[in-house]
Amino acid sequence: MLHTNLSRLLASGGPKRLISTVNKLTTVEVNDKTGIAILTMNRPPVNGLNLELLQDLKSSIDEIEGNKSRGLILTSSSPTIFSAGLDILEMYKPDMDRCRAFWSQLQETWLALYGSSVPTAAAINGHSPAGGCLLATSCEYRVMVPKFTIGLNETQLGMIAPQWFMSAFLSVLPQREAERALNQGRMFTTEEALRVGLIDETANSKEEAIEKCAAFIGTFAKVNPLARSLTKQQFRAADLQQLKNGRKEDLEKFLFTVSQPALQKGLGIYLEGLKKKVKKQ
Ligand SMILES: CC/C=C\C/C=C\C/C=C\C/C=C/C(=O)SCCNC(=O)CCNC(=O)[C@H](O)C(C)(C)COP(=O)(O)OP(=O)(O)OC[C@H]1O[C@@H](n2cnc3c(N)ncnc32)[C@H](O)[C@@H]1OP(=O)(O)O
Repeated sequence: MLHTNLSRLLASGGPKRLISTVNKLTTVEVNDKTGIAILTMNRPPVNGLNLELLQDLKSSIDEIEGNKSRGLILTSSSPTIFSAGLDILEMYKPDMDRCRAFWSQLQETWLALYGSSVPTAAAINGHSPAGGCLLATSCEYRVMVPKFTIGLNETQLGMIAPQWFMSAFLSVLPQREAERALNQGRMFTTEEALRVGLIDETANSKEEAIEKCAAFIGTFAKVNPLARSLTKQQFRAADLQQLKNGRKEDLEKFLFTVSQPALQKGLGIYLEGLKKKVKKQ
């Protein structure tokens, strides 16, 4: 009951204090009463994860870790897109120095979100392909609004999702389901995602999704915070360590992959397809 009241208060727009608007592409709002922080991505039109959005996400996660928030809810300011995943323009005909900084920042941001000491939940209020799905599956709980899609579609772009994308996916889905979906590059509708367990709940609106995420975070109200966070970290330690140990190699593999002419050709065709779709409408 207490949890439900807390989450209602949060969703009803009860007393809210804007703790930070420092970052250009993210905002953090901490509810005074519940202590839960809402981290909103705001990079129109599709929250493409470019270097700057990844930097802002990391600094917002750090801020939430530092201000003793009771939990983190990740969402988007767009009414139809949670995140379109990695900004393909960071990988298409890239400046290699920037590309290096981009991938290193993606690693850094993922380590911070997946390894966050506070309870995390994603209010998925729009489409969530590839890197968007990575963000959602790195959280501990997912609530999604109907009529959108989520999944790791990398193979559809001729790419291979790195091992740590798979780790986050596998922390949510059974191996058989995850392997098949990754090989197919499958995008799940909200209803399909619920059926396989890729999301935990559905909600009819962003507000309801945030309310349900807050209710999840509320389930830890009576649990010792240190015991909870150390338990979470033990569960995730092997996945985190695997990337920490292999960061340099992972970066080099990525740089090698994006510098392949065949990949560049494929990305060019994919981008063209996205643009043609816009012109048709
Ligand atoms: C060890 C490692 C070794 C090797 C690994 C190597 C490589 C693997 C690396 C990384 C894995 C990749 C991860 C990714 O995240 S790749 C990105 C995948 N994302 C997608 O495929 C999504 C594509 N977008 C869409 O499907 C739709 O845009 C979407 C459903 C999200 C929204 O549809 P809507 O109709 O609302 O908008 P659009 O008109 O399609 O788009 C508006 C505008 O935005 C541009 N756009 C969309 N998505 C992206 C993107 N991901 N990056 C850049 N730009 C994007 C789109 O072209 C439109 O642009 P414009 O015409 O200029 O307005």
